[in-house]
This record gives sequence, C-alpha cells and structure tokens, in this order.
Amino acid sequence: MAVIEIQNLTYTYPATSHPALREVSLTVEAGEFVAIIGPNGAGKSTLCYTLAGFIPHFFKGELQGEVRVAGQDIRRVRLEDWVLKVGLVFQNPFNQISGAKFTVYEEIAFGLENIGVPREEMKRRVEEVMALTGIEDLADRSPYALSGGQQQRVALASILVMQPEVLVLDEPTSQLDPIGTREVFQVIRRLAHQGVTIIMAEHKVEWIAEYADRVIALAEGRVIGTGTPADVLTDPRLPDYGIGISRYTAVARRAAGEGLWPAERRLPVTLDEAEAGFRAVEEAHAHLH
Ligand SMILES: Nc1ncnc2c1ncn2[C@@H]1O[C@H](COP(=O)(O)OP(=O)(O)OP(=O)(O)O)[C@@H](O)[C@H]1O
Repeated sequence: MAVIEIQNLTYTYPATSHPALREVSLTVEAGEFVAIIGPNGAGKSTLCYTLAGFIPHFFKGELQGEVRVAGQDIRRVRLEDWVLKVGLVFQNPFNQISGAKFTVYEEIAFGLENIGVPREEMKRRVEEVMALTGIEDLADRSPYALSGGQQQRVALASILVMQPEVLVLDEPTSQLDPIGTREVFQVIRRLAHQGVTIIMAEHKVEWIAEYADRVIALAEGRVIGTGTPADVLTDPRLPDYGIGISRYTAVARRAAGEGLWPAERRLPVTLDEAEAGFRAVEEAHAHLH
C-alpha cells in the first residue's frame, strides 16, 4: 500500500522566484526505507518539510500538485494532529530538545504528557523507545550534557515514542561519527522492518547503499533518479549533478579504466561488492598464470 503519494509537486517559498521543488512525483510503500540524496539546495529539506506538513501550514508559499500521506491531502491536515502521524527528526538534535525538561526520561515523555497519555502507558512506551534506541543508561542525565550521537538518539526517541506512521529524517547523522551513524541506521532499519515508513535525506552514500531499500536523487528541485541503491548510486551522471558517490564505486570505476574490474560486473556501492569484484579479478589473473 502506498503511504506517500506525490504527483507533480511544485513548491515555491514565499518571496522567492524559483521553485525549490519542481514537478516531483513519487510513491513510497508502507515499511519502505527510502533515502533522498542530492547536492546542497536540491530540495531535500523542502521535501521533508512538505511530508511533515510544515509546508504549506508553516511555510506558506505556493504549492501546486498533489501530496497525500496516509491517504490524506497535506493541504487539509491540521499541523497539531499531523505531528502525531508523521514524525520529523531535524539535522541538529539541539533544535529538537524542548528545553523544558531536566532529564532524558522526562524529555522523551514530554510529548505523551502533552496529549494526556496515562502514566503506566507512558512509562511503558518511554522505556520501550529508550531500549530501541539504546539509551536506557542515559535516563537520568540532562538532555544537554550528552554527546552528539546520544543527543540524536534522544531526539529520535522523543519522536518515536509518539508512534508515527511515517518517520522523516533530515540528515540525522550529519553530526555523528561512524559509530553513531551506524547506531542510527540500525535503529531506522529495525523500525522499517516493524512497518514504519522511512524517508531520510542523507549525504552518506556508503551507508545508504548498505541500509536503504530505495534511493531518490534530487537536483535543482527535480527527481533525476529513483531505484535500488545499486542502480541509482552507480548512475554515471551523479557527479555532474554535484552528488557524491560511494568511495567503493569511485575506486572500482578507476580500476575499470585500467581493465582491473570485471567488464560484465556492475560497479560496486558497498565494501562487500567491491571485495567480491576485486577477488574475481584476482582469481581470473591467477588462472591466466
Ligand atoms: N525558508 C526558506 N525560504 C526561502 N527559500 C528557501 C528556504 N529554505 C530553503 N530555501 C531554498 O529552497 C531551495 C532548496 O533548499 P533545501 O534546503 O530544501 O535543499 P537541501 O537539498 O535540503 O540542501 P542542504 O543539503 O543544503 O540542506 C534552495 O534554493 C534554498 O535556498
């Protein structure tokens, strides 16, 4: 079932002359993990804000086309209801923290408190998301006295506790080291397996290659590619659009130029694929000698 259906979406921010999104059409199925790539200014955040209802309910501007999420027209939803259905995790977790609470536990419970969830259920749900995001041992700490990775997981937990149907993440790992990045990707994949629909704007293509089900590439507000990570991330046009490619693809492309990558084999996007390809070259050489 398609949870997100966008048709010919063109959106222009107030007081600007060029659309930030142009004729964007896409659908996303329930439980899919879709990564959005694109250079700076491509429209990734704008797409995230649209799914979260900030566009057109907070940023007014001009919206043309159709945006339906969970069967509802984004123009018709009320933002205060919508935040319960579609969770948005910002790039900088600092922006997400309420500032109203002294401990991580209270911070995560804050949203449930606001909608009057009974105490017992609240405790159960908070403990559940703390376990899922691996932050049980931070419960009594101040949300401000944490590392970037810990803070990002607290921000994520405070959204997840609301049990959104769709989770939108705008470059959630940009502040994180590789360990923190892996933690976030693992949690996201687990959620997708549980049926949550995931849209993640992200630059780190090696991670996308390993974890995402599908990739949508944006440039200058348009969709320029969509498909499996292996298809989209090996598209030879990506560098022309200013989109970074996987280091494994880059190395193999150079090797292919020297005849050191099997001609019939697709370029790799993950370390495993690169290893398998180079091993095949090695074996073919060993056979010759
Ligand atoms: N609040 C705003 N008001 C006016 N124009 C905006 C606003 N936010 C973004 N834009 C413009 O919309 C276009 C798309 O920006 P957007 O932030 O969606 O791109 P992005 O792909 O998320 O880039 P980045 O990787 O830098 O976050 C850009 O031309 C940007 O200048």
